[in-house]
Amino acid sequence: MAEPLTVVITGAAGQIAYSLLYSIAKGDVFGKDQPVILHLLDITPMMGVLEGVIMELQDCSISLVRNVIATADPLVAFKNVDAAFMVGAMPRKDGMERKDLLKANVKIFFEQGQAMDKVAKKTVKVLVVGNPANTNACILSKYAPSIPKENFTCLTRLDQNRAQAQIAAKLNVTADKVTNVIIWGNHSSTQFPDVAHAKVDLNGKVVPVREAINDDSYLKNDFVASVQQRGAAVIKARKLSSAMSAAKAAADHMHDWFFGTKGDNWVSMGVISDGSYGIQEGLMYSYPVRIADKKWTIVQGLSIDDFARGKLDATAAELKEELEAAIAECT
Ligand SMILES: NC(=O)C1=CN([C@@H]2O[C@H](COP(=O)(O)OP(=O)(O)OC[C@H]3O[C@@H](n4cnc5c(N)ncnc54)[C@H](O)[C@@H]3O)[C@@H](O)[C@H]2O)C=CC1
Ligand SMILES: O=C([O-])CC(=O)C(=O)O
Repeated sequence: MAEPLTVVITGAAGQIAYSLLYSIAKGDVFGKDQPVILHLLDITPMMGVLEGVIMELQDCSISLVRNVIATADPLVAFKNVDAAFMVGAMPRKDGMERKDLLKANVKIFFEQGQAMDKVAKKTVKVLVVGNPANTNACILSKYAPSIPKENFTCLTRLDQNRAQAQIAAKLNVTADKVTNVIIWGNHSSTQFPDVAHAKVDLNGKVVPVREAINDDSYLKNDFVASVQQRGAAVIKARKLSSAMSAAKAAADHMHDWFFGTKGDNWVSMGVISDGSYGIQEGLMYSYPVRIADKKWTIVQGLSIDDFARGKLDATAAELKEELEAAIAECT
């Protein structure tokens, strides 16, 4: 059996971690033969709750989990980690936008970046989930300069999964039949869920989603709005933000980073912009990526029409503003 991977989950006593830990523990993320050592970080007042979560993990009786370290000290949590799920942050409430969390949450990533810089492996693969996820990931990377920028990503896979599921429901197929939906930009209500290059397998025949749906007005309006607003709709209904689906998406993201994408397929991830598609360099922007040998590359050469161009630029403009506000909080 392989050497254990050391994996940190921050916000480990919270609701996303409650689902995510089980997924990691049973091998959904790093493989069914891959043992893991779990580092669980939360704040001091949550250590009692975290103890209960660890009891439950133990009671799952899963042999892949070789050790669990619970701590409120980031220097202990990030020590020698191979992978980091950065979940620990305040969730939004009904009526808030995710960027309203910036003031409360960005300092967490400012401080944890510095700790990560000191003690994490330089090869660590980092996924930021805590909102506003793109901007928090940018700040984390900025304050962990000894770790390559390519190692920092943020979660937009939940938006991708939502978009895929909505298209699948409309076409009366299962979600796995829909591929290459793209989420561009910010994990916020300005994100652009784009099916211009998406495909669907209808009874063994692969056709463009646009052709199968045959309703551009729906794809440009109701579909886009409903993916953009799905997080808010869950909060309205559940009085808590998405957790099970967020954990599933975080698991999907890290799984694909470790195991790669298949064939022509791509997935969406928030990654550091290199200027692709005219987006300002240095923003943490969600792009379609292909992954091989544990490295992502932005899919190039996709056609962008005027409608899409406006959407790509609007979400970039929001990210630029968020980043400026976040940097001001960190000085
Ligand atoms: N990117 C995405 O797709 C999604 C992001 N989220 C975001 O994920 C975050 C976590 O959500 P939930 O688990 O539902 O929240 P939660 O409130 O249930 O759990 C958050 C946990 O983080 C802990 N925490 C707070 N400050 C910390 C710090 N400095 N270090 C370590 N832990 C700390 C809290 O004590 C709590 O246990 C929120 O910001 C939420 O908005 C949620 C869903 C989807
Ligand atoms: O909506 C929220 O605040 C939580 C989240 O990011 C999502 O569900 O996409």
